Amino acid sequence: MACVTGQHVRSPSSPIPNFLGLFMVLFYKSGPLRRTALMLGIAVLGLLFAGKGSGIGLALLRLCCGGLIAFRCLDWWRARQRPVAGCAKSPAGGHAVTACLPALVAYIDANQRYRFCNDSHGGITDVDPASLVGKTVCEVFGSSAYAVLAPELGVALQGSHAAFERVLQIGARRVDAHVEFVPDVVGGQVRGVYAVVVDLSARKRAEAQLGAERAHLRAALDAIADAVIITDVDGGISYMNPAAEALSGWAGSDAVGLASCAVLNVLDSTTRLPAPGLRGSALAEPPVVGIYRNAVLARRSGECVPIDGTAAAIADTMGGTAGAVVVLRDVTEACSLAAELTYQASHDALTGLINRREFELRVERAAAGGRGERVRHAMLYLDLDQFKIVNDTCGHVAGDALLRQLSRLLQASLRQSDTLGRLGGDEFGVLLEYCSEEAAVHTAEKLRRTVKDFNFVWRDKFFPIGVSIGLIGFGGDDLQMNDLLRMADAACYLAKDKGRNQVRVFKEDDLELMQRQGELDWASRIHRALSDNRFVLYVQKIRALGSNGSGPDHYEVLLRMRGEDGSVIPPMAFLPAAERYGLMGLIDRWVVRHCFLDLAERNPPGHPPHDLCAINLSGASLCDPGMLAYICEQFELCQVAPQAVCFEITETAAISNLADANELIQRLAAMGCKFALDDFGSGMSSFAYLKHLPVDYLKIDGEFVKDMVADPIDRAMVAAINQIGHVMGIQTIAEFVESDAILDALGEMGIDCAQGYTVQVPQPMLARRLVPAREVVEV
Ligand SMILES: Nc1nc2c(ncn2[C@@H]2O[C@H](COP(=O)(O)OP(=O)(O)OP(=O)(O)O)[C@@H](O)[C@H]2O)c(=O)[nH]1
Repeated sequence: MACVTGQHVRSPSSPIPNFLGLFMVLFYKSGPLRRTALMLGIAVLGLLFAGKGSGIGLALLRLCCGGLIAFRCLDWWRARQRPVAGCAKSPAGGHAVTACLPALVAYIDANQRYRFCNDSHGGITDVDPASLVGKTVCEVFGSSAYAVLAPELGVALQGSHAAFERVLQIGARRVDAHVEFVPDVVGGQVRGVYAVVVDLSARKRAEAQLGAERAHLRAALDAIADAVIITDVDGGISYMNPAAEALSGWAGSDAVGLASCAVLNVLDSTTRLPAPGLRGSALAEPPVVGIYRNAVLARRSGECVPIDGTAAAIADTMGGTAGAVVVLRDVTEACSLAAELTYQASHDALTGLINRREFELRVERAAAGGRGERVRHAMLYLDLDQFKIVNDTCGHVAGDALLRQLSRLLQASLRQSDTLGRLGGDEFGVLLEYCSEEAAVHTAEKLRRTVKDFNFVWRDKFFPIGVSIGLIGFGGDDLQMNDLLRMADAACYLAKDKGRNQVRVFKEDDLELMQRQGELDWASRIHRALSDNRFVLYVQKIRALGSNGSGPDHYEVLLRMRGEDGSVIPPMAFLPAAERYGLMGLIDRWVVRHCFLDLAERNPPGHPPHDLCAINLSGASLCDPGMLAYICEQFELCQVAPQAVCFEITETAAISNLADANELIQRLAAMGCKFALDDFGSGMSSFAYLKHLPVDYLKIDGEFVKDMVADPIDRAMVAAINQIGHVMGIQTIAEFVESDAILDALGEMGIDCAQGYTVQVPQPMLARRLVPAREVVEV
């Protein structure tokens, strides 16, 4: 650029001084081949003339030598000057150097006129570069941009280098420009200015966008609830958001520049040792990736805050590490919530004692711990006596108050190491670890007395309270928690059964306990049989005697259970347990549903039924408020005529639940169902009750029937029941008819129907259908 004076670059002048030089230059330009040929020609001529002694020959030889020397010099000089000269000589070559530059490169003379401008002119002006030379800066850039450039241009024309960034308004465009004016000083005179203008608009836009993104990021980091700390590659804090300041207690301005380990004092919440991953200068040792759980942050004040957190390395563009970002969260609330939930999951809300789940866990732990050793533990199962009375007389609030007060009393009577839990309702459990059976009996007696001596007063009422306690000692054996609870419960049940307010110790050989255990087993077997659909129905014909033989096919449905091994289990094996554990409602529903399905198959709707199916209903079902609705629903679903069904209820059940029984009988009888009073004569046998029970059949208890041929008293009983039934318009059915002699005697007596082995041995109900157990489980 030093020789730029206008549009073109000037060549320096040739050093060859004389005409011979000019002559040589002409040959020089003719090319190396011709040059060599000419020189050879001159040399040959020179030699020829010299041979003849002519002075021309010598001159020619001298010319040849001088030419060769001159050509060598020219070659050397041209080789040195070629790039500059090549560029300078051609206008296209001169522009080529700067043509592609993404900038305006120009020479401006002292009059502020353009003498040169590169072809691209960086896209900065709208003027064609070809027409630009000779124009003034103001003409090229316009007055607005010129007003910005003029002062700096003036400075440059004064001989000072001017470099600046400005926004230039060029036509309709705003150009962010970096401008440099370099004065061209020759001999102390400023001849012009070399100008470079670079359009920074795209870069500025990118910077602005980056700046905006940074601002957003900063705003997000500022607003975020988590503490964010950024460190440099050496582990020094370079940024903390406000949450980090609040969490750590450090002001960002104090912390920035400090080592991260000096500010982020993260400790293991249990050991209070530096948390793994943040120990020492870990953040300065990339790659750092860590998750912090169960940790606390020691704040600047020394106070510890439970935290969760992560740390991760920040990668730089070269694949190295630029620093680390640590995100911490204050989990104080979550920790206390978790502690609260853990407490709630293991404690009873009413009394504050541990709940059944937690109690069972502790028993399990004690049982497992002592296995194979000689240590002994004991467990007590406490059930308050007649607690219901408090609820029924004073309401549940009073009952709750009693449970709370008693819990405190019981707790106060136990050792620190003993565990008292509320197992549910009015039942409590006590685990006495490392306690012999004798000592446990002593403790149980103490608890019993404590409860007995407790006077619960609610408003003006006083309630004496008692407790029945079952006790089992364990340890060193293979008993599981479930076995222990079941055994202690069985012992407690017997304590209640034997008069309440007493302690009963579980003994393996206790017959009464074994019976209770058996019932418990049956209860779970019944549940399983119901869900596996393992109940089966048998039928036994009830034959009409005398002239009553043309009625419907009358039969009683009998229930059996099929064992897991396929054996048929008689009802007396499982019905007592079913009654005791409140399972009769479920069983009765199962029977009703299956009988109705069978009846529906055998008796097409729209025809008079040719069956009269007798179904037993338990005492529990008589007072079950949902039973009537269930039966009605099944009539509807199975499309069975109510006239095809006779419900049998035992005399004892009916009389014990007279009002409920009456209600059920009235409602179903109104639909067309028939009713039979079963086992009549075995229970209360008050004929007076019959007036209140509008039944269709009296079933004379088999105990009188089976011996009536031999026993005149039994015969008289059967006759009396038959007579009174007939007086009241009720048909009679004799059960247990096991011989033809009995059958004949019944016929003579005028009994209406007979049922027993002589008439028919019970047989499986034909064409019975199974329905999924879940359809009958709702009570
Ligand atoms: N107030 C109150 N009553 C409860 C609570 N949980 C269960 N119950 C009642 O406690 C009673 C426990 O029943 P039972 O143990 O059969 O009644 P009981 O009168 O103690 O009879 P026995 O144990 O045979 O002496 C039931 O009436 C339940 O409704 C409770 O949290 N608060």
